[in-house]
Parts: sequence; structure tokens; C-alpha cells
Amino acid sequence: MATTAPWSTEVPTALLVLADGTVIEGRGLGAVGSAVAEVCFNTAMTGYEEILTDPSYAGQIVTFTFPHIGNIGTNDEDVEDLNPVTRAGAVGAVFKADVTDPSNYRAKDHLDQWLKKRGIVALSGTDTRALTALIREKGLANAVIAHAPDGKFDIEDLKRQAAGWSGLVGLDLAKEVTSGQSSVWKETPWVWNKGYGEQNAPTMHIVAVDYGIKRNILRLLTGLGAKVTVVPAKTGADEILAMKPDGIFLSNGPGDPAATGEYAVPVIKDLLKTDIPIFGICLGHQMLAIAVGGKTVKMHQGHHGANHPVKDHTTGKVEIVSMNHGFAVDSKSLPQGVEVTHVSLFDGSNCGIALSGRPVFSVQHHPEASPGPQDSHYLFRRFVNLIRERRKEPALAERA
Ligand SMILES: NC(=O)CC[C@H](N)C(=O)O
Repeated sequence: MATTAPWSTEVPTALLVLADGTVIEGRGLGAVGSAVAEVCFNTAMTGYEEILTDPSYAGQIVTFTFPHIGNIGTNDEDVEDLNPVTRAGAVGAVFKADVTDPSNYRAKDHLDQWLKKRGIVALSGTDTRALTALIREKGLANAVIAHAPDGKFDIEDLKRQAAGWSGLVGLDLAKEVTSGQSSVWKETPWVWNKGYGEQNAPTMHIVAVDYGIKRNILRLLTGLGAKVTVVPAKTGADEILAMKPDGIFLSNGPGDPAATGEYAVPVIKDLLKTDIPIFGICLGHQMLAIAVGGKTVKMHQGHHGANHPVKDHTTGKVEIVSMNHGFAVDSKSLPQGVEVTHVSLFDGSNCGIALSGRPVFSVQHHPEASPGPQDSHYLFRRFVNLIRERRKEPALAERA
């Protein structure tokens, strides 16, 4: 069913075609061409550049519920993907309002040009509330987003492509977006009027397994005094342990955790045989849960936004967090010895686990924010404190 819209007298230059045959029209921007992916919605009001460059969005089209996207332009600093070869992130974007010229002192590029350079196909001028309502009602949808400046589309072919795509379930995308080689990360968090800093006097060594890692995770680790070595997703446990890490970090990433677990889970199981502190975020959380015997499930509409309330059962405190996941750990599947530490106050889904009496924990949400609130930054301190405890060093205050 085509939407009736104010531009219906014009020729639409972009289409979003859902697997059920729904056709949504709009104006094209960004890359010309098409992309098959899962369409989700993100409710964050800021941080579109970080969202679109989060490698966990590989295989997805992001519908922004905030109506004005692009008005602060783009810069070279707010990107979150690490691998310059894959430039992983969302493959498509849907906006309500047309993108205006950038107005911000940090802007380097217009969002339209930036989307083109990154190969992201986008559509503006559509009713994103209606699309969001549709996803909430029917669930995350497989779709094709297409942009043709002359407005010529083979709609039947687009419908076939959307309906024919097998979807994210069973898809391992971490292997597509991970770094090709190990590297040392030195950049520390952004400070007003100074920009990013550099960590040149680390006091501990963290090895971060890159399943599609976000830069701000690395910055927060270096900011707490770590040297961080980033290693590719398929690095073996022996190789990781040979680097003599004080702590091991399991990153976020795209795709189905169950599919990624095929190579990641055996490594995590081996790492769990040591007493080295381990911290996982999002995909890393899901794979840690699988490694200890739990299961993940596909969610109906996923969690993508920067205003999700989560309760930390270990302190009783509620934090407002950044989220980006379409799969979740099934709390009921977790064996004895695995504590549920965090729960979503939106739907009760699992948001964190810890292994009883061991320095191992993980969370579903994104404590690094970027974009989003910084309520959960304390989790990086919790991880660093586990490392400090093992090294018999005094703990940092959990909140800065
Ligand atoms: N941000 C992430 O790491 C996402 C994890 C996983 N791909 C999911 O969608 O649930």
C-alpha cells in the first residue's frame, strides 16, 4: 500500500519496500542505488552520525523517530566504526524532514554528501511515526531501500528482493566488519575545548576483541589508564592470553549472536578458564551468555534509542541508557551461577549478567553512550576495579 503524502504530485526518488509489499515513498538522498536490510527505528534525539557509523547497525536501515536529522552536518570526529576498509554501519536511513544545510561550528560536510561518501542510501519526507507504528505492530521488517534520482524503480523486483532476503537470524556479520589486524588504541575521551587526548602512560593492559567495536568504548578504557590492544574477532584464546592481558573486553557487533558464537564462544569458554576479568557489551554480552550455557532470542521490535530505563539490581539504581540490539539474552535460559544484574524497565528483558564470585560480567546496553546519556559509564570503572582488585591495587570510586 503506497502512502498518500504531500509530495504525491512529485515523482518519488526513493522507496522503502517492506517484505509484506508495503511501499513507502520519499525523496532520495545519500547514495544512489539500493540496499536490502532489516528496518528498525531509533528514538535518540541526537547523535545521528554516531548511530549511522555504529558497526552493530550493519545489515540494518535506521528510521529516525526524531524529525530533524542532519541540521548540524557531519564531522570527522563523531564516527564510531574502526575498520577503515569496511566502513561498517547502517546501510540505509529514513528521515521525516528534508535535511537542511548544516549549522554547527564542528560541521565539515552536509549529511547528504557524507551519506553518499559512506554509501548509505537514504529517504526523507516520509511519515516516520507511521513507519515506527508499523514496526511496533508487526515487528522488525525485512526491506529494501532504493534511491533513483530519475524516480524509475522496478517495484515488483524490489518487493521480490525484500521478501526473498533471509533476514538477520542466523547471519554472522561480525566477521565482515571486524578489524583485519591487531592494533593499539591510544585515543582518550573528548574533552570540551580540547578534543580527544592520548594515553601515553598506561597502567594496565586490556585486550579488546573486535566484533564491530565502537570507538568510544576504546576511549573510555584508555581514559581509565589502560593500554588497549584491539584484536580481530577470530583471534584464538592462546593468542589473546599470550598478550598477557590484565582484562579482556568482548565488543558489541552486528548480526545474530548465535551465528557469531560458532567461533567466538569456544574462545570465550577458554578465556573463562582463567581468572582474568572479562567485560562484554551488547553482542559481547550475548556471546558471553551463550558461552556459559544461555540462549539468545530475536526480539519483536528491538531496542534502539538513547532513553531506555535499566535497573542495576546490584545497587538498586536506575540508569537511562543507550540501546541498540535486536536480539536479547533469555534470562530463563541462564544456568545456576549466572546472576541477572540488569533488567530493562521497558519490557523486563535481560540487560546484564555476572558470574557469581568471578570477575566476569556483561551488559546488553551501551554504557559508552555515543550517542546517549552517560549514566552507565560506571560500568567501565567496575571493570577496571576488577582488574585493580586482581592486581591488589586500590579501587577507583565507581562514579566519577
Ligand atoms: N549493538 C550490538 O552489539 C548488537 C548485538 C546484536 N547484533 C543485536 O542486534 O542484538
